[in-house]
Order: sequence, then structure tokens, then C-alpha cells
Amino acid sequence: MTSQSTSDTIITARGLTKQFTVKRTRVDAVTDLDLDVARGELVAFLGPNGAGKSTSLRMLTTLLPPTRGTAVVAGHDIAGDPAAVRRRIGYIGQGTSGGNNQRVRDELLSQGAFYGMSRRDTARRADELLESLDLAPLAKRTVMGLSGGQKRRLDIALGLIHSPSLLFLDEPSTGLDPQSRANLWQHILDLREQHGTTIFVTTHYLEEADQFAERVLVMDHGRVIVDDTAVSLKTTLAGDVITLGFDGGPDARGAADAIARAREVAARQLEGNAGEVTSAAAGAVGGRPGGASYRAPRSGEAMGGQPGGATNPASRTGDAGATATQRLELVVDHGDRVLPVLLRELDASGITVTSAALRRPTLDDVFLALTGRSLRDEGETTASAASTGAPADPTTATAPTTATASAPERVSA
Ligand SMILES: Nc1ncnc2c1ncn2[C@@H]1O[C@H](COP(=O)(O)OP(=O)(O)OP(=O)(O)O)[C@@H](O)[C@H]1O
Repeated sequence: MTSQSTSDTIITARGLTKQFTVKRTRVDAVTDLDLDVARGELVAFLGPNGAGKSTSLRMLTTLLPPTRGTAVVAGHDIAGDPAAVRRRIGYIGQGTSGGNNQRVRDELLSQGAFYGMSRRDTARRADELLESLDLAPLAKRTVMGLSGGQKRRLDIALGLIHSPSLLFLDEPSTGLDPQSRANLWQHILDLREQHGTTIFVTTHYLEEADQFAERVLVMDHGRVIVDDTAVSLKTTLAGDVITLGFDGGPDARGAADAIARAREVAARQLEGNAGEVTSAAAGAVGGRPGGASYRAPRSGEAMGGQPGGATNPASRTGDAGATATQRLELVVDHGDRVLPVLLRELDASGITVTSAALRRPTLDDVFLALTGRSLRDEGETTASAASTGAPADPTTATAPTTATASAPERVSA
């Protein structure tokens, strides 16, 4: 491809595809990746294990030839002039610096020599990076003796030695404790602020993407399924989650009754507020042990096949049996406005609410809304990665488990 990228675009990919063949079976690792990244952007690339993130990164960084498709990265075609691309980018794979006997500063000097930099320039740049990444006191230590967080900071210094304008980071913070993660991110953000470096980062930590990236790409089964800001994704694709608690008294039946009545009140209430609360006509989506879910339909979204989009919640009573059900969960738009109205209504109906919580949606809720699966569901995702029979490759190996609490089970509309 001739360079189509404008001076404001640092990555342009069109139809980038990678297929592997494992035991005569085709593995579609990445399919038709189209991507435009502007200079200076911080893009987070999310997706479960085996989604195709590392393969995408490895194609964009010229480490892996695409099966088809094209990309211009840092002004050069990845197939036509891979050496020119490599000179202009930094790539920090999963666990780049291993344990070796080289001292930290010498490791940086070797890296500079690898890029053909003069000794003087390399030494100056190495000292600059040691300073800015808080590695100066460790300059004479051997790489082998560094902690996980220190090694990752060294990885970043190694990736930046030749002052690339574009830095690819593959799960930079995986395996680090929360403090080292926060520290690492602070360094990444500082570097970006000082040098305007474009950063393209894959991460399993949804909170990191949420907090730091201005743009989030989510990949699933080799395809990008969304590309937007975190705020916009959460606003348009996931709703606020209201959880109400009920005390059913000494017997389980009391709680079940309270839940059943609360469901009716909530459905009525949300329906009644459809004008005020954007597209929040309620629809029941079935129940689950320990709680019930209502899914507020988006504008134009049909629910339950009934005029007006509302189904009768009472018609699906999966959780309204005589179990000790004490929570009701509702997914709605504008939860902050819905919650007080709902509480007043329940109170007026003589239903005692013992606790109420409003949770803003997370990126995991977005993934759940899009795919019906949780991004944190390690069991499912690890199995899907393993099922392809990919050979053990340190740069594509399944990442260590990073999930925290699993997302609430929810039946989507
Ligand atoms: N060298 C390879 N040979 C065969 N299959 C491969 C190879 N590398 C990756 N794959 C397969 O391609 C798919 C995408 O893998 P990839 O490593 O890109 O996913 P990922 O999203 O980066 O996952 P993770 O989060 O675990 O790093 C997976 O099914 C994987 O098993």
C-alpha cells in the first residue's frame, strides 16, 4: 500500500488479517482489522484471552506478516519497508526483559547500539530514561535482580531508547501489584505528556483502560467489535445498575413476596417515566437465584414483542419462588434520576427497602451487553485460547489470570 496516512495519522490498517494453521485446522486470529490512530492518541486494546490482540500488535510492529491486508505505521508500509517501521516504533511485548546478568544501564546501551545509535547519544538517552523512569538508583544492578515492576519499567526504557513517536505495549502491567501498576501508568502518562508519544496498549485491566485511555477498542474472536471513548461506550451500551435489598422478615416467603411486588412497582414506575427517563420502559428478562434483572431497552430497541416495548415482569417469575431472594437488580438509563422515584414509589406501596445501591456501568458491562459474556470470565476465555492448540510462544502465551471479582450474571434482553 502506498502511504495513505496523513501527518496526523500514525497507524492506518485496512483489512489486516492473520490466519494460522494448527494441525490442518485454520485459526482466524485476526480478521479484517481496519484502524486509524491519530498522533498522540492513547488507545487501549481490550479483549479476552485469544481475542487476537497480540497478533494484531505483532502484525503492526512487523513481527508477523499478515495473511492479507495492509498497514502503514509511522509513515511506512509494514510489508514494503518493515525496517523503517521498526526504527520508528517501540514495542514492548509480554515479558520482554528476562533475567540476565547484564547491568541495567548496560542493557540500555546495548539496545541503543542495536538501533545503530552513537555511543554518545545512547548514553545521554539512557541516563535520561533511567532518571524519568525512576531507575537511576538501579543503574548498576543486574537485570536478574530487579523486581517485577522494576523490570517492566526497564522494558519501557528499552522500548523508548531510540525516541520512537509510537509505542506499542502488550500488557505492560500484567502480574504487577496494584501499587506497581499505578506507578507504571504514571510513568507512561508522564512520558506521553513530555514527548507526545502515541501509545497503543493492550491490557486485561479494564479499570486501566477506563481511567487512562481516551479511546478503547474491544476485540472479540479476531474482530474489533467497538471503537469509542470509554465514557461514550458506557453511556450508549450499558446502563446504570440499581440494586435494591429487601428484608423479608423471618421467612423466605416474605422476601420473595417483597421482591415480586417490587418488580411490579419497578416495571410500572419505569414505564410511567418513559418520557422523562430516556427509553426506560421496563422489560423483564427473567430471573436468577439471588436477584432479578430488568433491562431497560435502548431507544428503538424492541423488547418482548409487545407494543411500547414493555413485557409483563410478573409473567417471568424465575426467581420469585419461595427462596430467600432478597435483592432486585435493575439496569436502567439515568439511574440517579430513577432511583429516588423508585424508592418513593416502593415506600408508598408499603414495600420496605433495606438497602439501595447505584453503580455506574463499567467497561465489563459494555462487553457483557455486546457479547453476553464477561470480559473477566477467565474460565471461558482461557479455554477458548487453549482450544486452538496454539504452540507455546512466549509472546502469545495465555496471560496470567488478572481477573478480580466476576461480573454479576445477567440475562440480557
Ligand atoms: N503462533 C501461533 N500459531 C497458531 N495460533 C496462534 C499463534 N499465535 C496466536 N494464535 C492463536 O490466535 C488467536 C489469537 O491469539 P492472540 O495471542 O493474538 O490473542 P490475545 O488477544 O493477544 O490473547 P492474550 O490476551 O491471551 O494475549 C488465539 O486463538 C491463539 O491461540
